[in-house]
Amino acid sequence: MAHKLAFIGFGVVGQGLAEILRDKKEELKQGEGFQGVIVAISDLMKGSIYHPSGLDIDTALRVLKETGSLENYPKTPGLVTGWDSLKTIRETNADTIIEVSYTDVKTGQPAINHCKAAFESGKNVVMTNKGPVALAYKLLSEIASKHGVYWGFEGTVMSGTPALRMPIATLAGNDITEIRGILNGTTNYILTKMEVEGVSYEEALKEAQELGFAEADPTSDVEGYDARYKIVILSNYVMNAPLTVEEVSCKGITDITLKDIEDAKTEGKRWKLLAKARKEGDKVIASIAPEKVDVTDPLASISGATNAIAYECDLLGTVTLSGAGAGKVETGFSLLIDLITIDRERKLVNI
Ligand SMILES: NC(=O)C1=CN([C@@H]2O[C@H](COP(=O)(O)OP(=O)(O)OC[C@H]3O[C@@H](n4cnc5c(N)ncnc54)[C@H](OP(=O)(O)O)[C@@H]3O)[C@@H](O)[C@H]2O)C=CC1
Ligand SMILES: N[C@@H](CC=O)C(=O)O
Repeated sequence: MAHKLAFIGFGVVGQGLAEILRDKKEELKQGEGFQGVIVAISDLMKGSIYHPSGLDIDTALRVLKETGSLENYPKTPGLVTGWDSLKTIRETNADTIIEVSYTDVKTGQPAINHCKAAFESGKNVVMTNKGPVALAYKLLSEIASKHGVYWGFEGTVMSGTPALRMPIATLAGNDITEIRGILNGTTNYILTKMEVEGVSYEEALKEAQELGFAEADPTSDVEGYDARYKIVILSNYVMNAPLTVEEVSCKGITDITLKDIEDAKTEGKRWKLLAKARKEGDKVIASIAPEKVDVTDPLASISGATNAIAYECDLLGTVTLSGAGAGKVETGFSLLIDLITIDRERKLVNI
């Protein structure tokens, strides 16, 4: 059965998923029995289109590229334009909302309201937007569960690298007492470029933006706010330990100079923006801060937009996972694996 999708936001990540659905259409159908049909796209500036029978992905991407507006999509009978995000969520025939709008690091809005509206309309949500998961995990999980719908957010931490699904699925039974990781691709890219190529901070940040790694407002990356959201998500979801954003001390990389990086090199060390969370009794102590790590530390060898995370488990010891932390296709994939999971669960229920 076709899985009908509506996109809220259609920037780097949204277009990344759309391209995957176009390019892997046959492979996904043959291999997984997965058939994703985009029925709607609603974006703040790029416009909004809806067709209950489905939109042609290639045409939508081409029209957007050539004209800058989705609303120049060919006028076919049944095509609706101009619906805002909430109307798209509530009134389209989508099964699942793909929430890939802007992450607001203060309020998590309007994405929190997008999730509520979707769940209350009986629609699943898959998202890479970190705000709702970091700020309203408990409330939104309860609403989703009450309405019997699925909420997937694998891409909120380490893009498509299974930093959330892997521990939940395969480390179950362990108590995860500590997490330590590099959780922001943009800052790791900047620090690597500064160290390896002697590129200035500004130039390296510009490159990270051009490559689609950075947040719409890169202050979130360089000041550590993005990594702070991610450690809160990990604490609540993976460590099952309540933690709020306000409880995490946070310092970014904006003070680190090329000289600091050179000095660290002479000491056999490397600057990394580390995210840490440690259980202490029934509390979690968490921080985001740049640290000089020894070159022998496994996290020291993680370069560019790659991320890594070490889970300290009571039964298994340290388990370390590394992989993409950002990027168009990599994050698009995180949404695809959530969509595939919905379909697999649907099939199990129907057995
Ligand atoms: N890029 C990456 O590697 C990763 C990104 N993420 C997260 O995924 C999300 C998307 O990222 P990315 O695609 O890179 O960001 P972009 O800025 O490229 O895209 C976001 C899109 O959302 C649109 N938008 C903003 N607010 C609304 C709204 N209220 N309703 C509808 N559309 C809206 C923007 O519109 P417009 O610009 O037209 O005004 C923009 O087109 C973000 O939350 C980000 O934190 C997570 C993991 C990795
Ligand atoms: N801006 C973020 C994108 C992924 O969450 C990063 O650089 O890691």
